[in-house]
Amino acid sequence: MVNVLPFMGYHGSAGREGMSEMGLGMAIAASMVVMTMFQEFLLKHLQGYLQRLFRKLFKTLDPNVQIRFTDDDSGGPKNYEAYTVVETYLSVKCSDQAPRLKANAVRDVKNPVLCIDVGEGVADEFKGVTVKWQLGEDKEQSEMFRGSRKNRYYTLTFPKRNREIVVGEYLRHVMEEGKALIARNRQLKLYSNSSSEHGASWRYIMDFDHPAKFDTLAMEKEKKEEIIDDLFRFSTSREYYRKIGKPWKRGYLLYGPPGTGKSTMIAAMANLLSYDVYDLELSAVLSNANLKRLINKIPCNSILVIEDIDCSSKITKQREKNNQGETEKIIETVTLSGLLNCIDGLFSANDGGRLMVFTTNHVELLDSALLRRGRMDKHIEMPHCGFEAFKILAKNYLGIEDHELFAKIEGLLKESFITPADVAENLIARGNGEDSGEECLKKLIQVLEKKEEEEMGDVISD
Ligand SMILES: Nc1ncnc2c1ncn2[C@@H]1O[C@H](COP(=O)(O)OP(=O)(O)OP(=O)(O)O)[C@@H](O)[C@H]1O
Ligand SMILES: [Mg+2]
Repeated sequence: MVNVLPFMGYHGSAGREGMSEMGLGMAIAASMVVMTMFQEFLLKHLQGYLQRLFRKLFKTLDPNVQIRFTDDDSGGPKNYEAYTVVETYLSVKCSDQAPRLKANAVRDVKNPVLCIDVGEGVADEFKGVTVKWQLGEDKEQSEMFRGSRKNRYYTLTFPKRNREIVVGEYLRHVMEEGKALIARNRQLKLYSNSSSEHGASWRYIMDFDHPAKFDTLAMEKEKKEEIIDDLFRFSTSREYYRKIGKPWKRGYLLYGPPGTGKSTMIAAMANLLSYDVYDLELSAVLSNANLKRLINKIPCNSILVIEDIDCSSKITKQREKNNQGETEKIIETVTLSGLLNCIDGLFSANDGGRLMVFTTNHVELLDSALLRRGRMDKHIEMPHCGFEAFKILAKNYLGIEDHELFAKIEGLLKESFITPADVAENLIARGNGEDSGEECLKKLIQVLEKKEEEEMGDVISD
């Protein structure tokens, strides 16, 4: 204490002054910090406020509206779906506009879809309104996804005054066109129940790449056009079926001798409509319950195929036997009534069409209940090869559209029965470079003459 006081006394007045200076300094420093903080706070908030104000102002002044379609599926699969549909729709528009194009693979679509590059745009016109699409990419990406592809989005820009038509009609048009393009370009698939346990479920068999087309199908032109028309009308009749309150389905019966093109026609139908094929092996199905389950599992935009229905004795005429008083055998098997009931109560969802195609070599053996309209809307006879059908085959296989031997072949085809398969077989075996087209035709004439003789012989011996 003794030492301390003089020390304090010695520094007494100067210390007080120093302290007040220090206090002042501290106060100034503190107020400066507060001021800076306040400034920063003010600036930040003012800046934010001003930004918002400007954005608002700009928005009201901006004559355009923008809509964004992003491929970020974290917002749900629908987002991604809409993005894909837009991309597919734009692929047609951009192919002749954009300087740089990229090919994108889209799930379940056979060919890659062309699209513009990031930062580029493409214009579109609809009912006099011009809109602009631009492909953008997110700048930032979360840590978790760093390294992976950044999210992309298409921005649609259009004048505010056209809001109603663009948001309504135009976007509906984009979605419909894009979906139709995806459907047309789909990789078709073939399913069957034959390899599943008790034939009770559908199994993917393979991608359906059958080359058959209506163009190359040998049959009369008028008949072919009628079928194509019918199929197109059916596949675009969503509203009609909705209006009449009926399931969107149509049944075809193809009948004719083996080798007349029934299976080929089914493949041509699938390719025309871009429908998947569900090949039902009836003999593998062990119960009506299983049959019902199978039929109810067939998705929209598919063809249910039941080939050779006459070969299943369970189906043929069974109902007629019952009507005549015979008791139906309770066996674990599929009955005709089971099949008919299934088909009648079938396919409640109407978001796509379902075609059913039955084939038979013996239409005369089929129960009339199965044949009646509504169950089989269209009966198509696949006949022996006529002259018109032959001309299509000659063009397909030999590249010959007219020839002096055609007249002779026309006469012979009237006299003898030969299937398109047999004609094709004769043309393909020799049309592969070994023989000239004319030689092929001559050999076909020989085959036809031989057939004619045989058929004459059969008639005489009968
Ligand atoms: N109308 C046709 N047009 C073009 N090619 C045909 C036609 N008919 C038959 N063919 C040819 O013959 C082959 C056999 O035809 P397809 O299998 O379609 O006959 P099918 O009527 O289904 O016979 P099956 O009754 O035996 O099942 C086909 O691969 C095809 O090359
Ligand atoms: Mg067949």
